[in-house]
Amino acid sequence: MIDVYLFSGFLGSGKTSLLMNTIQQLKEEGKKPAILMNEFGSVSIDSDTVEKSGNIPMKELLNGCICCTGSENTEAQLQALLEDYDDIDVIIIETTGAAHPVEALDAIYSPLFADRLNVMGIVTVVDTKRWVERESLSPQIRSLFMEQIRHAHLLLANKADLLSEGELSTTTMELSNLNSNAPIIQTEHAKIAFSFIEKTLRNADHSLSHPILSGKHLPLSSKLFTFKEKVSKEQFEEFVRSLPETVYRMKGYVPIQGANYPYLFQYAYGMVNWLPEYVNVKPNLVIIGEGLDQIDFDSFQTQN
Ligand SMILES: Nc1nc2c(ncn2[C@@H]2O[C@H](COP(=O)(O)OP(=O)(O)OP(=O)(O)O)[C@@H](O)[C@H]2O)c(=O)[nH]1
Repeated sequence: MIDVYLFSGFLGSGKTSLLMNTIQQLKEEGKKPAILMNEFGSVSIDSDTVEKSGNIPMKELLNGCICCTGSENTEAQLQALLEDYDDIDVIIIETTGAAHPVEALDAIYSPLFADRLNVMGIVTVVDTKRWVERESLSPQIRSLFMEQIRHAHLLLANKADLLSEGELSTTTMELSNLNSNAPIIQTEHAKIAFSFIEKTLRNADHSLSHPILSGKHLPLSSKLFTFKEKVSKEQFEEFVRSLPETVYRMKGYVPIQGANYPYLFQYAYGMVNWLPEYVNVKPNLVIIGEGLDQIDFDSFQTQN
């Protein structure tokens, strides 16, 4: 049997960080992990990151989330993984931050491979900073955020470095009020021993007793922006700061003036992160949020 883990969590909470840490640990143990990735939007940025980490079997579901693209699509991808690679030990599914974890889990419970897959459960990565300020989220988005916490078998209280000790202990208490079954581990950059995840999920109670709130009709949307020319880093950051709070997540490659290659740009909840690239990548930026149609990204482009 192949163990299947579902990594859930809000946009930008740290799922990809968890995935990268996990892959590394599994490889060190001599295991053969495979990844099923799921991105909101039509361009995959996370999978580029994973590809750089080595030769890992991977399938992607683009344009939607596991729950919305339908279980047939997930089934097909899982089946393709199993057919293409016959030596996989562990499958990790990273859901989009906009997926309802239980619907995503349902999609992988398929009679087609029930005899080959052992669904271990859900690890939810919680952006604790966002949790502290959750009142600023729209009610629908906030309820998705809570659902992801409620249904986890293990909770990572991530971004612990961004909270004070007091905020962190209040957050831990609030999370345990919302989901008293899941152990809560405070993490930075989702660093956790995979052996702990494995042990916790093996002992977890898998009866999902909470009512399911659908994640299908959220007002979230995604937009792909392609840079036509290089931009000034400062001006771009200024533009980013001027965006409404309903822009939750941005990631992609930004061509910066004076740099040979685009920078990997990450934005989550007001925080910006730049990493230099050493190869030429398409200058695509994926933006996820609400009311994106009202933002004129092209106006920024012509300012420069
Ligand atoms: N300060 C801080 N930043 C973090 C931590 N964990 C992740 N980040 C940053 O948060 C951003 C998003 O992290 P990812 O791991 O890509 O999050 P994700 O959940 O995969 O994001 P989506 O794919 O949009 O759902 C990146 O810039 C990370 O470097 C943490 O513990 N502390």
